[in-house]
Amino acid sequence: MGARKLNPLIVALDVATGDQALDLVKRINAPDMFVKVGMQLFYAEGPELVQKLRERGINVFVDLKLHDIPNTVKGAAQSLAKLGVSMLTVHCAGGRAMLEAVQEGVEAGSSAAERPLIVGVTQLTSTSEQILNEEIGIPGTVEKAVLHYAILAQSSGMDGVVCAAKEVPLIKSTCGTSFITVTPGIRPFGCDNHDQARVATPRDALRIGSDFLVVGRAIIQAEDPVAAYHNIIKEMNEVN
Ligand SMILES: O=c1ccn([C@@H]2O[C@H](COP(=O)(O)O)[C@@H](O)[C@H]2O)c(=O)[nH]1
Repeated sequence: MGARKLNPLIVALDVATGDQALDLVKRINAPDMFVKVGMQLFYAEGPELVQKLRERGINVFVDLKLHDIPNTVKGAAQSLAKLGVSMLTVHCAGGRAMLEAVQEGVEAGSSAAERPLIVGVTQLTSTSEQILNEEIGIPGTVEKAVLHYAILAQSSGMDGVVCAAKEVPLIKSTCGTSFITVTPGIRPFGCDNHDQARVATPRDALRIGSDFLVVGRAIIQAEDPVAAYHNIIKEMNEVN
């Protein structure tokens, strides 16, 4: 991607309709807002909603976690890149050929200046060590599995990975500080963890080097989403 500076706080618009999403964005009304459109909203509203957000000057991360044969993800990535999104996700579990195909698709769908960042999902932040070992069938620690995928993602041309905040230091020390880390599972102090297994506060995530913090329910389901957004920004600004 070009030199576009992106807000390190990404708001996950996990709502059912485009109207709800646009209303939230209008209420928060931050100058450099960066939002994530995930499966719920994209499958309901499609590319038109991404276009509407872009027309309002909002940077969009489309989080569809691509995972299919290389030819299919190449086409999907090309379609998403054409929408002018700033970031998109692919599952590292698909392997090198699939990751490289995403890169080819993105390059075919966007100019070098507008190229979206491609980030590989390592292990979902809802995955605990027990789930990893007993259900997914990967032995060892979550950190080891995450690092394995981070190294694969980097050597396959990805710009960074999605991981939990506590894995950021290990990834940065192995892959270098410019390798981007996008961290969901962010919970301001006192918030419910919901289905997330590997969580961190905004302060801790930023302190240990996370580049982008993804926050959904702690903002969008808050009694006052505008105040919740600004409280997190304030907490982040207090970190050096
Ligand atoms: O490992 C992952 C990858 C993506 N996500 C997404 O981030 C948000 C988190 O929402 P919260 O409400 O703040 O828990 C959500 O859209 C997920 O799809 C993730 O949580 N973990």
